[in-house]
Amino acid sequence: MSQRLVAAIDQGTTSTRCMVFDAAGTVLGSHQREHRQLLPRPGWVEHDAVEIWARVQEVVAGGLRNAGVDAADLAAVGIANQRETTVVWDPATGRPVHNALVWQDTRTEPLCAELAAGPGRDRFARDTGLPLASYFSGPKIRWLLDHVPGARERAERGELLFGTLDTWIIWNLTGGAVHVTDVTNASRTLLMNLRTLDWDEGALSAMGVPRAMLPEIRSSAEVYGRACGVLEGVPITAALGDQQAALFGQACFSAGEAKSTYGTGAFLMLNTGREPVPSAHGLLTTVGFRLGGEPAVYALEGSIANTGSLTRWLRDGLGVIGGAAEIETLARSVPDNGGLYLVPAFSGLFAPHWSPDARGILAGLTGFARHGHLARAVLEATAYQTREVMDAMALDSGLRLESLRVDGGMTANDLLMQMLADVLGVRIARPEMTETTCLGAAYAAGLAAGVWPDLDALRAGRRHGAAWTPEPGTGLGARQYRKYRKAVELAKGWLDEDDVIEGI
Ligand SMILES: Nc1ncnc2c1ncn2[C@@H]1O[C@H](COP(=O)(O)OP(=O)(O)O)[C@@H](O)[C@H]1O
Ligand SMILES: O=P(O)(O)OC[C@H](O)CO
Repeated sequence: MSQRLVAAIDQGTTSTRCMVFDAAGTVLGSHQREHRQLLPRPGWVEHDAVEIWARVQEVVAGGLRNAGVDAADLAAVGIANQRETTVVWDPATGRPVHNALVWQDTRTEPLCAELAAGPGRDRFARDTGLPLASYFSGPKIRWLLDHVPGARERAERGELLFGTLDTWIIWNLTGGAVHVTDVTNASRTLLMNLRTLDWDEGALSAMGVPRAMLPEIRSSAEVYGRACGVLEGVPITAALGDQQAALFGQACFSAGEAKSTYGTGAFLMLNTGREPVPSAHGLLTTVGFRLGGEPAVYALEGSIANTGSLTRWLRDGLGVIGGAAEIETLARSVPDNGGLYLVPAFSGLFAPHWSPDARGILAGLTGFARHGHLARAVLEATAYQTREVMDAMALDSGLRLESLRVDGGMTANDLLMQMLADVLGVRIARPEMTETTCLGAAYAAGLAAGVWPDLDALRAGRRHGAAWTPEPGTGLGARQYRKYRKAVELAKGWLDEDDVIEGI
């Protein structure tokens, strides 16, 4: 076997997968494993980083086995990862000092509110492109330093390291030799300056995070080091936050190209080119990718916290469905939502509202409501939330999208695809290969390793799958969107101050 194969590891919120690609972008083999969601209190979400590292090794071994190849056949490996989720560990033992705090975790809301009331409040939006919200890594690091005994002193002495999942995986893959992050992951910490692409001293001191524990920020596609163990000798040549990896995998290389990924949450991202575009309408300014020494490419993002997680909630929380695919059958068992509107503010509302004090609401309940209506309300909530961020994007960028490229686990749902077309009023395009997160990590890794010569070669390899266009008269029009927006207003401000302190 020639060394033209590339492996990608996608470490997501609910599962980790590995895929092996050939130079035509065809998947030769893959493997996937879920990990535990630890929910110690309402609003708190944790992962065991040691368990995740074990899953990474298992899926890599399984992916290679299913592809019928060895590590020696790989030209490179690339990593895509759930962003913001925060690990702090002791490099002497390789053990985390606490479970990882997951991006959905809301425990740092009081801290964010305190910082937002302080003198440095505007610096974060101006310098990092992000609102002060519990979503991002900075407040999570601060929480760990404040709550794990002795952690702050040890971090200041450089005896503890911080990383998002890219950093944790690269550190482990290299046997503890390499402590780096990529610029897309660093852009989600509230600690990186968007223009210098380095840690921002002002943000660090306002957040109370010592620089000694932070990884070096590198580009998204370059050689970080060589792996040992399960990927013995393979160069690690890409790391991207999973949403940026999907942007790359959808070949949104030029300004004006956009994608929306539907997994646990949904993330609409628009490539805005070589200048960061500040948002006045509740979006994030973030780094899309940076290839080696080339200038960074920026993006505007609308992050939605809960979409696919609602399907999971119907399955695991309520027992309404037995498997994710059943939500479509259940939703199709009724002609419409029966007047039900679900605002899934399980972690407050992210873009474009950034309302930490909102909580979920099921509005319009009558005795007529059945499980089928709930299934529809869940799917429609994904479409309405996308509409909110798409409208904000048009205001911020002056650009009206005519077509949206979609991907992620939830796009297997054809009914949802039609709902998106109807609610957004645009063409929805699903590629043949919907695992674009893995594909993007593989593209970036393969570019750095010379498997593909340039972006044009990647663009030419894109394979179209299916498309949906708006169908008038489906009952998903202006009136339904207005009702959803009305329900959003009811969900806001639900938490009282003492609830926030209790972390509910
Ligand atoms: N047919 C479906 N309809 C609706 N939701 C689905 C469907 N299939 C999977 N999902 C949801 O999509 C998510 C899985 O997508 P994935 O892209 O693997 O997510 P992540 O990367 O966030 O772990 C799960 O939350 C699951 O509940
Ligand atoms: O792992 P996913 O696909 O749920 O994506 C999570 C995002 O990166 C959070 O910002």
